Amino acid sequence: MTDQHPIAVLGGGSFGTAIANLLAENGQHVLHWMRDPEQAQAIRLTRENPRYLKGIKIHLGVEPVTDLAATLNACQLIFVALPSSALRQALQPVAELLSGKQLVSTTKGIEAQSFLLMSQILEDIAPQARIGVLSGPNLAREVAEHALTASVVASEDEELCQHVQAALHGRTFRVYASADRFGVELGGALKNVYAIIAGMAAAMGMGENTKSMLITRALAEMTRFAVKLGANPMTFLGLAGVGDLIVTCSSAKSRNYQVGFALGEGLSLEDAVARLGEVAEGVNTIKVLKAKAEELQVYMPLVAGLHAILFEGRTLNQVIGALMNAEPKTDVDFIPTTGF
Ligand SMILES: NC(=O)C1=CN([C@@H]2O[C@H](COP(=O)(O)OP(=O)(O)OC[C@H]3O[C@@H](n4cnc5c(N)ncnc54)[C@H](O)[C@@H]3O)[C@@H](O)[C@H]2O)C=CC1
Ligand SMILES: O=C(CO)COP(=O)(O)O
Repeated sequence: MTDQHPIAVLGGGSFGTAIANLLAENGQHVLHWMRDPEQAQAIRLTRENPRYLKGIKIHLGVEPVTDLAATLNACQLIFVALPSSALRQALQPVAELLSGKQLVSTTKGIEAQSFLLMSQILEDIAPQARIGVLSGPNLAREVAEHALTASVVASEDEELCQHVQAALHGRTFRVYASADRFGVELGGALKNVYAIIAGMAAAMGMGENTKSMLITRALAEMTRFAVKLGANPMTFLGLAGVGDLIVTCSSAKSRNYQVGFALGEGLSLEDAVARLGEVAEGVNTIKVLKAKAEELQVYMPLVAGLHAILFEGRTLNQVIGALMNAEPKTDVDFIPTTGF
């Protein structure tokens, strides 16, 4: 069933475009808001977004728009696919228009200083809005190319979850619901850091054992941190936890992995980010995460190691040596106490 209102997607990058297309393919009228009028005009004329999703045809049901206030006024359901560095700054000025709307963040980042996740920023800006997140193993290009994909909508608001499921479910995209918004969102933000490490390991020609060790120890670290913040560890066994961790740590299509790969090839962080030319959220997340882990006294050796390489002048070999020679630890170090 299609919505009586258009659905808004904010953000003209690769994920915003992929989500807008999915919605339109399901018969929804989509107002795809982007800040750049030239980009909007180019999409209208060519039905492509060549900078971010070259070669993908954009459905006629996607209407590129640049008037943010008019877009918010026209829509009830709004997907936010802006970089974490831009979300507050873009939406604060129109906060009044968000009241009562269903706002779904797809942004996988953490705000510096406040350590707020993006849906918490939305809540902060618009306390009267209904808030959710969409997160999972969802590489934008694969979504746009109709690879069979699953995602998670998470919110305390069941009606919102059902609305998002109805709007996005299709032949190639399946949406699972969760009530654990915090856990789902935290998983999406944390895994970007480990994807950078996985990319570095790949560039150094490390083997499959190494990849598996990294992903598994990353999951242990993420979960330990999340539990300290009061999240449900079981959420990390789902699509938005281990699912997203696997895809981003395994795929050269991930921008965070690409940044890591470039670092492993010997590029500086600045050059690696410049070569990418797109958002790699893990670069900002590593800074805030390292500080928070220290503050909370959570043992996160992979995070500490990456931070040491990027910002403390350590070499990769020094960090690998320290990690492999660290004191002996147990394998699974948290025991869920519910659900069995
Ligand atoms: N690309 C992917 O595969 C996926 C991305 N995400 C998340 O989606 C979020 C957005 O990422 P992408 O679409 O991939 O980024 P992108 O790098 O493809 O594009 C970023 C877009 O944001 C726009 N932008 C930047 N600053 C802005 C501002 N101040 N106001 C308005 N627009 C602004 C840029 O013009 C560009 O259109 C990120 O947090 C990312 O983690 C989530 C799932 C998959
Ligand atoms: O979140 C993503 C896949 O789920 C996309 O990862 P990157 O931002 O690293 O491309």
